[in-house]
Amino acid sequence: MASHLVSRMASVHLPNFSEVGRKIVGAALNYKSLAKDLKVQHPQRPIIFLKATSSYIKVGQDIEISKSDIVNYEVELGVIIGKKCKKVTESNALDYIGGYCLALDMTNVSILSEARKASAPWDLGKGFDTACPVSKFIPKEDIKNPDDVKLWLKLNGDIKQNGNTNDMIFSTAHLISFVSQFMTLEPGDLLLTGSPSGVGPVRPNDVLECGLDDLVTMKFSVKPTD
Ligand SMILES: CC(=O)CC(=O)C(=O)O
Ligand SMILES: [Mg+2]
Repeated sequence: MASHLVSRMASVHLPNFSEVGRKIVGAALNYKSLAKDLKVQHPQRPIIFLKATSSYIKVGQDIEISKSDIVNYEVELGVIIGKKCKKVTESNALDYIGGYCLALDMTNVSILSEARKASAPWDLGKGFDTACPVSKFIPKEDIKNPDDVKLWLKLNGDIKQNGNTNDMIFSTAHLISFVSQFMTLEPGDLLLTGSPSGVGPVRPNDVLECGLDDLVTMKFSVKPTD
């Protein structure tokens, strides 16, 4: 990866994710514990969706929801791509990581459930404004193994999610390799690796706090749009 990109990404927060990155790519139902909660079978291959980059928010901004919608929190490890990545093998895939972040894959379940029933796209359920809160950039060297990091989430102080990426169905390397067979991943793209068990709804004025190992914590408030 070009050294200027490393220093740009390491020294700043959100704005550079969207300046440099072109995509937010999400993996769905990638945790054994969540599949068990939802009583669904493990997917045969990764289920991938795109989230609009206009959905990024950083600490200090609020998650905005309509009072009439059910919107779920999902705490996730975010992988930030460091260099152009096209049709890479699983064994080489981790070389394309530029760093990490902690992310919330906020999901409008009201819209997503309708879309799933109608076999329609997930875009509005996943990509609405404020649907992708992210932490500061975490340098690649700080995470020795992305398939073994703890992540947790509290809702109004109560622990709701307490997982480890070692519970993922498809490894980080598998996800990067898989996506890269179809779409080129580019520097600054964000890959959301899925959420462990315990996802659930937020209400206006709730506070979400989450963390990744001892590397980062972040807090976001939920505000009504209506
Ligand atoms: C249906 C979902 O929201 C799945 C998802 O994003 C996940 O992380 O699992
Ligand atoms: Mg998710």
